[in-house]
Amino acid sequence: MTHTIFIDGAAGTTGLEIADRLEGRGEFELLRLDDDRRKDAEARRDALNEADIAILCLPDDAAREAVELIDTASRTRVIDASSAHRTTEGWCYGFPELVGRERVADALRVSNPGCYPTGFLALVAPLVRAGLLPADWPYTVNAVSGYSGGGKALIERMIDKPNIAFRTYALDLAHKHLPEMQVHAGLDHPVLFAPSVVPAYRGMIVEVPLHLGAMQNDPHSDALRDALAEFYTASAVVTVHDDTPAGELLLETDAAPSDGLELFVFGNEGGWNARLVARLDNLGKGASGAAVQSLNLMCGLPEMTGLLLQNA
Ligand SMILES: NC(=O)C1=CN([C@@H]2O[C@H](COP(=O)(O)OP(=O)(O)OC[C@H]3O[C@@H](n4cnc5c(N)ncnc54)[C@H](OP(=O)(O)O)[C@@H]3O)[C@@H](O)[C@H]2O)C=CC1
Ligand SMILES: CC(=O)N[C@@H](CCC(=O)OP(=O)(O)O)C(=O)O
Repeated sequence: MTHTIFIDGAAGTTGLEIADRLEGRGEFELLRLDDDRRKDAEARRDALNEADIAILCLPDDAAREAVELIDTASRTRVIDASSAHRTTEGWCYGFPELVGRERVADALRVSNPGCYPTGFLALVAPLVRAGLLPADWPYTVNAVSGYSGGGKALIERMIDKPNIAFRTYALDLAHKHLPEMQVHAGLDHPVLFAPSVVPAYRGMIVEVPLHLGAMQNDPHSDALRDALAEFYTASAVVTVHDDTPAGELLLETDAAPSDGLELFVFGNEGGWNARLVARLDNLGKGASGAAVQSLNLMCGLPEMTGLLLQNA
């Protein structure tokens, strides 16, 4: 069976990577719009309604508009890579490891997780669920991203200004990922989020530093690592490292695209201070890889097909 796919926003950073991952897969037929029609609402409406699955790789407003262009009677299912529907009722959060594969497989509307939330939630959500971390803790998230995370506009800016060595932002402390992180981790409060950009095209590190000794249940860092390893034991996408890299963790500017997600728990000698760290590709499990994983599930195909994983 062939599934008809329309990528709305196919000329953008995320859309192009999804198309690359679908290239040569006989299970899919891609509907394409010529460059002069790709923003034409009527052409998009036709493609959106003709597709079995529409993948939205658009700014939030355009993603909302795309959903409105789909007729209510249409059988088109949607994967939205934008942040427009990540906490919207009726939408499935497309993080199969956290919400369950069956829910994604059966969903009509899937919202792809944000890149930073993917790292944060992978680390914190299972531990809060297990009662090892408190839901009412004031969590802080420090993160650094490659500049492709900001799409075409930031890519252009970072290439035009090669003197930018580090860019911190979201200084109003109101980043659009806050609701998503809070809701899907089941937290009582929004996190304090400090994102930044470095002059690498892709890749990111998301870190949650924790004073474990100040928590009422006083969890040991080893217990957190063990719980994460157990939680992701069956996952081909998520790796929980039990070895500590020699004193440092790197993002490399020439790292190959990857749809994997690596998790680390670093603890001090007494285990009462910890740094939970996720390393991922913002365009892999942070965007395009996650969309393809959900697409596979929604089409009843093996979940890992077409993903950029060493063993896939
Ligand atoms: N980059 C990343 O790492 C991640 C991105 N995302 C999300 O994915 C979505 C896409 O991001 P990204 O690919 O980076 O962004 P880009 O800016 O690279 O691409 C967006 C594309 O959408 C097109 N577009 C804009 N408005 C319309 C419209 N009304 N109709 C049709 N096409 C339109 C743009 O056209 P034009 O080429 O003319 O500008 C562009 O090609 C965003 O919501 C982003 O937040 C999520 C996770 C990670
Ligand atoms: C470096 C950079 O600018 N990153 C983007 C997030 C990229 C991403 O995750 O996209 P969504 O917002 O759709 O989730 C930002 O901080 O807004």
